[in-house]
Amino acid sequence: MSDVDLKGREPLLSVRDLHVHFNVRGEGIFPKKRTLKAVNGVSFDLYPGETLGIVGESGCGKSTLARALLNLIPASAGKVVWLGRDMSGASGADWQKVRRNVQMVFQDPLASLNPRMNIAQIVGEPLRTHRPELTQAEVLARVKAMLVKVGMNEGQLYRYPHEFSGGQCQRIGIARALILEPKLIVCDEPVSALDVSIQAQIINLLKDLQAEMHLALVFIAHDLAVVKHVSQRILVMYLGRVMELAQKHELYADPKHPYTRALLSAVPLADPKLERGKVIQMLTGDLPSPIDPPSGCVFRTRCPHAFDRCAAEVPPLKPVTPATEAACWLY
Ligand SMILES: Nc1ncnc2c1ncn2[C@@H]1O[C@H](COP(=O)(O)OP(=O)(O)OP(=O)(O)O)[C@@H](O)[C@H]1O
Repeated sequence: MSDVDLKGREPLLSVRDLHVHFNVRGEGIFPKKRTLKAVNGVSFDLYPGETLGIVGESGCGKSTLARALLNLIPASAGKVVWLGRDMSGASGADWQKVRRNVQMVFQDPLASLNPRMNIAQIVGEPLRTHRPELTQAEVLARVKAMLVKVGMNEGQLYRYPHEFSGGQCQRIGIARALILEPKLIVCDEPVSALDVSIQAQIINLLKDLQAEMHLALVFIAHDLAVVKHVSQRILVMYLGRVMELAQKHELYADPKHPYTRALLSAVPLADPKLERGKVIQMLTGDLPSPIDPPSGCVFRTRCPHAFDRCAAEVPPLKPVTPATEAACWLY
């Protein structure tokens, strides 16, 4: 889907200045309560059928953001708007309606499946919760069709999660997420726990299902190599903030934010000539503590281009080209 396709369409999801803060204990003998800003003012739109990759180092707030979109973790401030409906103050029943259209796929495929349920029960459970009018035979027929869609077979219906490999468990998790024919699935590092060869199979499966079922997809990963194949736009997070939000082709060809450039340096290029000529911009130093983040731009302590203004003021996320927004005082 190009930029042009997105213009004038109503977003499926709008996120505005979203904050998720946790109260945590500080360090020392008499630790005081401190605030950890896991998500710190995130805004973006997601359109029907679109795929958005979310990347950033471990601990930068990706999973917290994903869970806050579904109110699995309550937001501290800001707005989540689903299909034009502002969910501020929404009841549990209102969120239940949203969750019928939005499902999650989790990182650890085996741990996310109930070991005491067989595959037919696991995949059929969302139908029993959200579609009580369906008969048992109808549920079973849908479960069988969905299992075939994700590359499993009917003979596996009454087996249990521990009898399957990690890749097969993730296929079952995807079947469970898709059984209600949602508008969006949020995949939180769905391939991180899998072997590299299996990762490609699961990514291709998600791509095929996304096209076939006109799904929107949020795909969370640590690195830019994984999200490249599934995303149309990419959101780069660092210490709870959005550093860059860009169309995929522009982000890989000409990343704007120094943090994105550093992340991209770690991705091997297919062309050996390009790989040899690549300027490696390594990330120096550790990720600062999210309890005590740097003032101004949170990336400045590891940024090779930082200057005075970066310590004094937080750079807003703003358009730097028609296809890219970046939060950086270099622009
Ligand atoms: N329930 C919680 N209570 C306190 N702090 C939390 C809680 N959940 C997450 N955090 C902290 O919030 C920050 C963001 O965590 P989060 O899991 O969202 O990051 P992430 O980018 O998804 O990391 P990973 O890739 O390792 O899953 C981290 O510093 C984490 O320790």
